[in-house]
Amino acid sequence: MEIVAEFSPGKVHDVVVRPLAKYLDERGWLAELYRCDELAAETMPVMAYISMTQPGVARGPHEHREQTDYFCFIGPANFKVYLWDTRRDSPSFGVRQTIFAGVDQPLALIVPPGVIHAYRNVGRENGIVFNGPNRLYAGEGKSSPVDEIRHEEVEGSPFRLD
Ligand SMILES: Cc1cn([C@H]2C[C@H](O)[C@@H](COP(=O)(O)OP(=O)(O)O[C@H]3O[C@H](C)C(=O)[C@H](O)[C@H]3O)O2)c(=O)[nH]c1=O
Repeated sequence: MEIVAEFSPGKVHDVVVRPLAKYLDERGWLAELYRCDELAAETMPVMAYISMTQPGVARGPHEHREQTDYFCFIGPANFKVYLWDTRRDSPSFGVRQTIFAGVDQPLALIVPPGVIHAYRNVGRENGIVFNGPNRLYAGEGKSSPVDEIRHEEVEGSPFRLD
């Protein structure tokens, strides 16, 4: 990873933002998360997990060497998502992007390897995040090292959440 002292605001190359349509009726709502006829084969999820994050709490910053994440923010809270591009060969090298997503703006975000990412629950209730990564966590049978670089405990880190 290339160290960048100051990031400039902008759009991170290769990060895909997909609005998620909620189909409302008397019973509640339903939303498709992904379909193999819409996603590129190389980013198709091979597993899925959900996490709950409490109000005010953040997860990350993390990055992956090979894994692409497919995050879905559907609620019941809203999240502020942070992205930093430290890929030397990227057209958006040195760019920092923030995105609000969740109950008021349901989104899927495709985050490629090497893009550092974090999110904070900025709502007042617990928030659910779905992820469908294109790699197995800890590999086949959970027998490999986890593909994750964690930046949250790094002193003086430029990856700060406001
Ligand atoms: C991701 C994952 C985790 N776990 C277990 C490992 C731990 O015992 C527990 C919590 O995992 P972790 O501490 O890695 O979770 P976070 O630090 O919140 O990281 C999450 O949020 C940030 C922003 C991300 O980008 C990560 O992809 C996502 O994992 O679940 C599993 O058993 N399977 C899994 O696929």
